[in-house]
Amino acid sequence: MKMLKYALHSGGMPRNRLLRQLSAHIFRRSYSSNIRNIGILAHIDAGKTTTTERMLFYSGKTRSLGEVHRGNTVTDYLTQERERGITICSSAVTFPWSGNRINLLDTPGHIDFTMEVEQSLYAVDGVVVVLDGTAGVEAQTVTVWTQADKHKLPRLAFVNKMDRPDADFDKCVNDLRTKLETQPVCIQYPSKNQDGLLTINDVITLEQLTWQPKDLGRSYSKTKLEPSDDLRQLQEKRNELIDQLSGLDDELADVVISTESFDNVSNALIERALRRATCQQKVVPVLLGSAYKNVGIQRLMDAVNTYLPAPEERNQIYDCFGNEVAGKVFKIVHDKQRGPLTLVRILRGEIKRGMRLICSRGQAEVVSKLYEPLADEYREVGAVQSGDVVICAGLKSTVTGDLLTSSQTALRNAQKRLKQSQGTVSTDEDEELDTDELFGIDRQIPDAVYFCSIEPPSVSSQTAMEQALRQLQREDPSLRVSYDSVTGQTVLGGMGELHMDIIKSRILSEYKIDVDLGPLQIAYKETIESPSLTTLSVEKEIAGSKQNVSLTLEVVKDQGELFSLDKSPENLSNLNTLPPRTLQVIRKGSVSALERGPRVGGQVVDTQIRLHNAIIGRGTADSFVMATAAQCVQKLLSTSGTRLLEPIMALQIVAPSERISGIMADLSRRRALINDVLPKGERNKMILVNAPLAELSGYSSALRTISSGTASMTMQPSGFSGMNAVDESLAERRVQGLE
Ligand SMILES: Nc1nc2c(ncn2[C@@H]2O[C@H](COP(=O)(O)OP(=O)(O)OP(=O)(O)O)[C@@H](O)[C@H]2O)c(=O)[nH]1
Repeated sequence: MKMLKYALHSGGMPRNRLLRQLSAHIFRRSYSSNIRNIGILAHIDAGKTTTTERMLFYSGKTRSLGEVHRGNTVTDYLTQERERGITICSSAVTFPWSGNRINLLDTPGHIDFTMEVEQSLYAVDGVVVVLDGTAGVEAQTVTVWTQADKHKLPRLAFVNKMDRPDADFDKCVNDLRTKLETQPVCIQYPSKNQDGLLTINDVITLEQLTWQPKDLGRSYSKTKLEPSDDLRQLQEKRNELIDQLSGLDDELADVVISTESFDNVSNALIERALRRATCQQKVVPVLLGSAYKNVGIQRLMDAVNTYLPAPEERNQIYDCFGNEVAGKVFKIVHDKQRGPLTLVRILRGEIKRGMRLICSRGQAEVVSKLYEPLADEYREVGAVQSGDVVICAGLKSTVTGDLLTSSQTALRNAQKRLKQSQGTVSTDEDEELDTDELFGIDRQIPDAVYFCSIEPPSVSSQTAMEQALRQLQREDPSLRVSYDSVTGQTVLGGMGELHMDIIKSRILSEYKIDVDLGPLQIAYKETIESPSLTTLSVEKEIAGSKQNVSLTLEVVKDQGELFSLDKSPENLSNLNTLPPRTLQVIRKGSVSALERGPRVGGQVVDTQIRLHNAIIGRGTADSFVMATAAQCVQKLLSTSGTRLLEPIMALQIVAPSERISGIMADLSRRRALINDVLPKGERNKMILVNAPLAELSGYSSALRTISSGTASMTMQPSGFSGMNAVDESLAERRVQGLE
């Protein structure tokens, strides 16, 4: 530090470079209490990316303002995102603000990418929810809000697009109260200056804040309001705010009671009380502005510092790791020069370059390099401490959602300590299950609900395509890749049309392979109706050697193991003679046949294969045994027949009470099962309903029409369910392309 100071006067190094080094030096030494890890969440197009772009600009991290419509934003850095103007991957950016370091994750707003949002929420301590001031709380706002609830994350709400004449701040605040059942606390109100431009009235300081359009909103002025109606109204709002908070905060309540007035409450005291109430998720401070017109962003960043928690105030569960490393992998990205990069939130300990880490599934990995996150720019660092977010290079088998630890022993010890601290005694097996859940390592990857075939442009690019798909799968565990041995095609499974389309475009832009996708189809599953047993004997001569297999297999309804042995007395002696390796081969062959059911090629589920008897001739090749086992199961399935299971979506629809009957009538035409209709706030009702995915194509626009835009909806996969014979044959015709 001393040396840098001296050099500033020495004239030896360009002054700008020196200043940059100096600030980087101070910046790097930030402590956990000076860090804010936040997620930015919203419905599609509410303005997350534009808001993030402004934050980077005002913090000095970027020198020019990126715009979504010009395709030059920092966080939407993938070519795909730039072309389509939407955020696909949640990318991390880090910037300094008023002595703190903010690590911000920009997340995708589209429903197909819910899984990505879910993963990034493990990495943050607080959330900024951006609302479109002209639309209020929208469908995906409800979804992300529910996800943030699940992770118990403190929140700020930012009402964006307040420059637009149709923006309605009060409606947005009301939506927060009624649609999200939260307690909003408005710390700002919109107003206009004499030129008709958006300004902000600050409820706590009673100032009017005015941004200067000339310097791209870099500076803003604060003016104390003159005695006027505006001031009186603002003072009333300040009193209401104190009143609201004093019901939640003892320190504030004591001051109000002892002085018998709201006037003696200092701004600092209000801020402290609001911070506590926000961190305990009792209230949500509401701010406003216009990211596009550069109004209000600095105050939003101030609010992140003031009201959202530092890392050390959260995740106490990880204290059981002591000084050992615990890090949550929340994203993997592929960089052409650096290969796969793993984004990790360090929960405990310190990650250093060259360090050996163990991922949740037991593999050891070495961190070859560490980078500070700034979307697609990388700045190398040597070590990063608990509370921060870092990009690791060199991790080869880690996947999104893994927990990285210093060693297996460290993880086991932490699990034991956690158990002890919770005062529970249990068997080892239980112990692992429970703590896995607490550490968030029991990832629930949603089943694919759509699938389509994927073909490389030529046979020679098949391997490259498979490699690209493997990499994309590590980044996005909700992408399923399988091989269909009947059609010889590679099959992609995923969450929706956009999901598949993005994969195709990424393979083209990042791996330069122009793949073809087949038509998108619903991912039906199949299941058997009743048990059935058969014996298949096959004899063949291959290259002069006699191959001879006879297998007796049974399929039974079972949701547990895929394969079992029939240990009844008449079969036991035969099964005991089979070497473990042969059993493995039979298991592999027969289980592989469950991948593709006879009816529509869907995965066969809730079905167990039971081996009764096996006679294998001397010299018979493993591959022959495997093929016979698969053939035997196929024969069983096609003779006994299967029933179809279709993907079901769980919907939550919130609408004004008078719209409910129209919505329900439409739902009943969609084979929906209404689970409940609950009151929601004073005027609204919430319908909880399960409906087949096949009936929901274009549903969000249909709902908009039926409710004249007053309803909001969330939708997520909710398992599979049986169908009646008529719907089954309709589904079969659809799969065959006849409907
Ligand atoms: N009038 C107005 N337009 C805005 C404002 N903020 C963003 N927009 C515009 O709204 C559109 C969507 O903005 P984005 O920042 O891409 O929204 P997003 O939430 O990141 O969208 P996704 O990444 O697709 O989820 C763009 O055309 C922006 O220019 C604002 O404050 N006022």
